[in-house]
Amino acid sequence: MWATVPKLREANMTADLEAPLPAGQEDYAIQCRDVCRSYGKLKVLSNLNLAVPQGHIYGLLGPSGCGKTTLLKCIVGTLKISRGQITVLGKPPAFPGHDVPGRKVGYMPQELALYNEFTISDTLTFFGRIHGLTSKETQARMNFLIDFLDLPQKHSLVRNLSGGQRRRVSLGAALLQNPELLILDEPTVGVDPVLRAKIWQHLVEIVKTGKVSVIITTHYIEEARQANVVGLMRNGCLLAEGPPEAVMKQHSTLERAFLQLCQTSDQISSKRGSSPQGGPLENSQSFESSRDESQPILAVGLAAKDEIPKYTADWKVRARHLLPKWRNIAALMIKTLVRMKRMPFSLCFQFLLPVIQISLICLCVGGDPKGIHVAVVNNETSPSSFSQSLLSFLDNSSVHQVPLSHKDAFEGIYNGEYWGVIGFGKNFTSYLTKRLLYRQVSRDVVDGGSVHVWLDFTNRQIALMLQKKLHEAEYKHFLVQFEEPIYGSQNTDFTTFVTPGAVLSITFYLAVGLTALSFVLERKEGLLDRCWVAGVSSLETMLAHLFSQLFVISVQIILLLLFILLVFKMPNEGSLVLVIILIVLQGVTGISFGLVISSAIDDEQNANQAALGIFYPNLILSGIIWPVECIPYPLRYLSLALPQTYASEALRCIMYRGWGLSQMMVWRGFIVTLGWNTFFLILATVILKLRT
Ligand SMILES: Nc1ncnc2c1ncn2[C@@H]1O[C@H](COP(=O)(O)OP(=O)(O)OP(=O)(O)O)[C@@H](O)[C@H]1O
Repeated sequence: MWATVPKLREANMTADLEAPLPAGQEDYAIQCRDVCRSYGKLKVLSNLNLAVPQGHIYGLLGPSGCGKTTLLKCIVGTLKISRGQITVLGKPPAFPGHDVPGRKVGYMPQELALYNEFTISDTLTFFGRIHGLTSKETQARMNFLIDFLDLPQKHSLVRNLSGGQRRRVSLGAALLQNPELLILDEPTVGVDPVLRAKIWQHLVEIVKTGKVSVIITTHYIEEARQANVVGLMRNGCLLAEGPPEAVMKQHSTLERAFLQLCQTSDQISSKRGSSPQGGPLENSQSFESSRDESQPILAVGLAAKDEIPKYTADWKVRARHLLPKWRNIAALMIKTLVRMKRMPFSLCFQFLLPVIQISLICLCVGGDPKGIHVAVVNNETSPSSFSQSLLSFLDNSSVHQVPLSHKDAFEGIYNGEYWGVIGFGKNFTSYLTKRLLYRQVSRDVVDGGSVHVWLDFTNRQIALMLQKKLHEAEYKHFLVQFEEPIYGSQNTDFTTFVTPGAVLSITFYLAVGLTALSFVLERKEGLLDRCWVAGVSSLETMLAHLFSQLFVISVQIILLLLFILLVFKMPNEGSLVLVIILIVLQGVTGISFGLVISSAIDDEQNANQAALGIFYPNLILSGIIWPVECIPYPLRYLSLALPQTYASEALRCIMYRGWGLSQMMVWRGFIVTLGWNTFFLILATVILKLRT
């Protein structure tokens, strides 16, 4: 059997060239030379050679998992090859100045790769914009495709379509711009036989001009008879390549031919595996043992083995290639806005969430505790006594005084009914007067002329508040006069300290939340790759996300400021413009950080974990809820380097001290924010570029 293979190849090469096959380099739409690609240790493509002649349909057939999709992804350039060379329409994919990826190629990935919130019309309009079609051209193509692919009304939402209908929309998007090269990964799965025949008929029609080439994978082997060339693939190698009639020559169907070739390939492998080096088998089976794996067992006329030249581009073309196209950015931004419009509840939630968060912080964090029950044991009875006068200065809204006997007061505090006991001896007024009049008094006089306070310190904030209120009453009573503070007000509570940092933190984290999943989901659904093949660069994707999320955070920031300044009456002594700029910059930093997560992580769960995982450490270390001065060294250095530490301080300085950019504590916050911003954006673009 084995000895017949070369004969078979020879015979076929000479006799079976029914389809005229090209010979020159430029006559191939796609050429793959010794292409290798692995996923980790799994070698998926090994020394694969394949040539798609210009103006032909190439049917790529093979069992599930043999590497067809991987090969197509390498051809469109979304996967990098580990070794070998690929040219598509004359140049390597993604070569500077080349239109692949771009308008010249129509790619239908195996995943549906459609935006569920889009209508059919939105989908085609979006890809039309990216390809630079006028709205008239898009409309004309849309009408044709809807009719040709038997699609429902163009205003039907993709998420409401059946699986087969979605697949046809996806095919429509690939056909939209009349590309020179169509790369279709299983376009006919789930499509009824009548429409399947229609699609093939259309492909046959468009290649007749000689200007369009198609490479198509399918599981329906027999439908590939309509292709001009078929390639039978197995385990990352091409078993046969040639016109279907030639491949079928010895077998009645393509399926049988394929089965036979698989058996032949298996026998070669097993013989090679069992034959020891230099053994008798090796000598008797010299052809099979030395068979070049990169060559198909059966190759009929497609010996495009000529070397692929090295390509170069001058720096101007390279520079132009790197510059973002506003057309693509606009298309992506419109896409995001349309998606937002289709999810109004989600959008409202995004707008209201920061307001809800800051309102809760202003209402519940940092204020003085109210209505704290304190037992008062006053052994003085005279209404004109100092003890009565001092108690009258105590802030009644915070401290609720309960007059009790000594025994009941201590029973109450031990039972948790009171937060403190305030006690006055029966000679408090006279002893206190003595203390004020005489320099030297006995210990008993000092003791009897003092207010005795026992506190429950299990809640430090309440205990500190009670201490503070008692001191205030004491100061008011005993001549100490606190003048208006230099900065801030005497009634400044902890909320005032927390709010600026909280505003920055909320803006930052909501922006992270908005963007952390954006690429993850789009990558998973194949949308990122699809847009990339349509000609959208990583930088454009990044900028479009940034700009459209800027719209969302702008609304969030306006609402936040309205609430903190007008509803919660936080003071702002400085420039409102500086306040807004700093908050917006923090939002942009959040978006950029979200983009880093999104481009580096493939899976929603991990992306969520990364976003949530840094939330608390960053909040705690940034001096937002507690002063940075409490953080021990060397952790303090880390704290100072974080994006919100200096920024929160700067915002407090602007709002409460009325400082401007000339003060170091203010400009430092801006510089750190801008630095993180730039770093995250560059990092995200680089990661995204490396991964697509
Ligand atoms: N991202 C990935 N990471 C690791 N392995 C992968 C990845 N994608 C594909 N593979 C593996 O590579 C091999 C080839 O996959 P590929 O999708 O190219 O096959 P295929 O021929 O297109 O299969 P099908 O016809 O079922 O779509 C499979 O074993 C698959 O498990």
